[in-house]
Amino acid sequence: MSRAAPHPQGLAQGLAQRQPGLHFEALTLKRAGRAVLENVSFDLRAGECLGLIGPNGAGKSTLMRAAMGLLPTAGHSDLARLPVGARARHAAFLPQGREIAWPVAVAHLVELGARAAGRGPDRAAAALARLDLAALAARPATALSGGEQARVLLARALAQDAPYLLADEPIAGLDPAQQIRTMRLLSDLATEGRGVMVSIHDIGLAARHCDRLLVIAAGRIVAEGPPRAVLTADLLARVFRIEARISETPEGLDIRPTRAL
Ligand SMILES: Nc1ncnc2c1ncn2[C@@H]1O[C@H](COP(=O)(O)OP(=O)(O)OP(=O)(O)O)[C@@H](O)[C@H]1O
Repeated sequence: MSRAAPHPQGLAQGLAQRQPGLHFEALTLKRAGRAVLENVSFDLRAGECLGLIGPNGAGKSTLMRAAMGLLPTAGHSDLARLPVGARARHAAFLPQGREIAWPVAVAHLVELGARAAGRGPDRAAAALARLDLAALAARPATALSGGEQARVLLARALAQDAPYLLADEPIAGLDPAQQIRTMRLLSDLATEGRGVMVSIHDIGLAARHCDRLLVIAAGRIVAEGPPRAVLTADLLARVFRIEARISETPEGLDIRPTRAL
């Protein structure tokens, strides 16, 4: 997909060291005697926004944690083999859980992301500005709404200024405008050269903002490719158990679930 390629100041620094892609091979994990990931292989390329979609319990969060090296997993992950400090410089991770336990100022919380990756406070300031959070910077993070907290945690991940970002359901709990803004931001980060992997339940937004989709069901990758190739009526019925209206709009591919099967 071709896009304009602006390089905003601050966050664009550090891209000089970016890698061409990350490789994950045969990731396999059993939990409670049951395989929750089976032989999952994929690449996350620099410059792409890769959407991870699949029904509840399919293994999206498990796959992201396994890819980050946060779960003991058989197989190979380019990230898991890195020491923790180097991993934080290489890839940022936004977990699905959104709990903020300490009443620290938003600016301080976001700065912790920069520090974890050995970056300066300028990266935290750039991340706050990019997520339009400057007005909340002095507020205690625990005194924000759920949606505001979600954006703060995404800002903390961005402050790592890492060439790769793995974000687990970053738009959960956001209002429609913030969902669109967040997906556009992730897609812009890819345009700037980062590799972004995002798990998401809104198939329409995934179709419009992701370059490539990975579809997971029962711990296995069942489809992979550009949204138009992957999101067929057959796949939506087989994997998601839905009927959907699929149409081309000026904004791109539109997928509207109409009926649960
Ligand atoms: N600690 C655990 N012990 C045993 N099974 C687990 C554990 N955590 C998750 N699972 C199981 O692993 C499977 C994958 O879970 P995962 O959270 O990765 O799914 P998901 O695709 O992210 O789902 P959702 O869309 O609901 O967030 C599910 O069947 C879940 O019940």
